[in-house]
Amino acid sequence: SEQSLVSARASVMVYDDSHKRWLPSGTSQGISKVHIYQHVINNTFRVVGRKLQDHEVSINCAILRGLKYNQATPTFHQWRDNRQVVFGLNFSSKEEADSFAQTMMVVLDTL
Ligand SMILES: CC[C@@H]1C=C[C@H]2CCN(C(=O)[C@@H]3CC[C@H]4C=C[C@]5(CCCN5C(=O)[C@H](Cc5ccccc5Cl)NC(C)=O)C(=O)N43)[C@@H]2C(=O)N1CC(=O)O
Repeated sequence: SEQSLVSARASVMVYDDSHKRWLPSGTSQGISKVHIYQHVINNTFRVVGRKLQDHEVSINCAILRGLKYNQATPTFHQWRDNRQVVFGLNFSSKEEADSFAQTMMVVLDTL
């Protein structure tokens, strides 16, 4: 019922507002495979990432209308979820960052 529109390798980070620093999402550091999934029935979208090493879910975040996707650097992109949690994706390559961002922008345009 869900199809992957794009996948990319990235270190998934969450911003710790109280200490003003980025933390790795989940229980350990490490690269995740991050997808944008489209739920074809109800036409919703979300970002899902799983650590390459142990498949722990590192991100599971709805993509909602009005999301501001910030490409802070060619390989570090970030956004706030609807509870104001700030996610950062530290991509393994510029190419993967570009293809992820391109799909994100198309998805945001359709919402
Ligand atoms: C993984 C290490 C990491 C790698 C890359 C660099 C890139 C820049 N960077 C940052 O954290 C930048 C520097 C200033 C700081 C201040 C605040 C932050 C943190 C919280 C959000 N934010 C916003 O600037 C938001 C973004 C946004 C705009 C528009 C829509 C949505 C959003 Cl989320 N601006 C608003 C106006 O909301 C922030 O990203 N910040 C990262 C960084 O230094 N490091 C190294 C380290 O930390 O050692």
